[in-house]
Amino acid sequence: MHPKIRALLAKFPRVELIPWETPIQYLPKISEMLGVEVYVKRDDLTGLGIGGNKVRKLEFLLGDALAKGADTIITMGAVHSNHAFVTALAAKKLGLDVVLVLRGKETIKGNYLLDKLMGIETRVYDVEKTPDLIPYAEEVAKELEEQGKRPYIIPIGGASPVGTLGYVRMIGELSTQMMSLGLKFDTIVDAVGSGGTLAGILLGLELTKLEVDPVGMAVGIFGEKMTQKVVDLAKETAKLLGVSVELKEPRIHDYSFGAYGKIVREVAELIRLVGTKEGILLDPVYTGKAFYGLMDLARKGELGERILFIHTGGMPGIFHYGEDMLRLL
Ligand SMILES: Cc1ncc(COP(=O)(O)O)c(CNC2(C(=O)O)CC2)c1O
Repeated sequence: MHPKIRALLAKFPRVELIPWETPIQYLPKISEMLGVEVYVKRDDLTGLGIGGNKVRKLEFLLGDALAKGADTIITMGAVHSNHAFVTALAAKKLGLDVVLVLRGKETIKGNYLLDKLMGIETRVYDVEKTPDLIPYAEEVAKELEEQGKRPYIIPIGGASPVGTLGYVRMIGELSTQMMSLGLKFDTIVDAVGSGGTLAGILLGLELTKLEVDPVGMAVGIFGEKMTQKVVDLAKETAKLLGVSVELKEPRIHDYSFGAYGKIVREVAELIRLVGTKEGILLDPVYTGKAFYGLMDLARKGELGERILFIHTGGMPGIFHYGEDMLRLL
């Protein structure tokens, strides 16, 4: 762990949910296809339940909740939300109650099947976008307070300054891995949903002075709005850490294929390609689209000679949208 990152994070309560460093894996066949070196940081293997990037954020978010004496966790997402399920599982593991405030069709598949299997309380609302769930989550919190409970609301995707500390810490872990492996990356690529992961990467790179270009592949909202959201979140997190930083704007490219959650043939084909070539499973909502963007831009020479992909998890999405993908292949 980078000493400066360790020192900066020491004062924040953190629950250890990830008992190891996630490995960095070289992809020989994909690298050969692209003519550049492609590595993957296996944050799909963060180890709690379905793993993924959210577990890093939850170490600090649930640490904060416990420090504040909370007894019930509330969070939001689509019914297929990786964030919602892994938050609920972590909360249960810590002996906390949890209520998931979700949107979409209650199809018992993927993460929603896991929510039900684990007996997690879910409230599903018919709203258009996940942020439309915020007033409902606040209502649930109020209802719980009236019952004498102490609720703690985790924002969508854990995208708050406290949650973002999780990916500042990841860069601290990565920097020492790069040193011991003698590896220097030109770019670091991740899937952008709520923007919290990229914000943590951006701030972590600045704090460690690692000369690596952060590149986000947006799977939903993109453009100026998302870039500004990521930079603002990184700045708020820097303020939380009590550091002043100069942040360069991250490059964020649109690989939503037109809409968040839209299942497309190109990504289904890419999931099959990476799965059969490298034995690594990507998902159709996040990592499959992000990796498609990585291959697309690498072919155009826009990502440098050595690229690190952050595999942020999302496996249940394969089972939620499996039939849709098969129909396209
Ligand atoms: C597998 C996977 N990969 C990347 C991301 C994007 O991370 P950020 O939200 O930090 O940008 C998610 C998010 N998912 C959200 C969810 O509700 O699951 C927060 C949107 C993800 O699940």
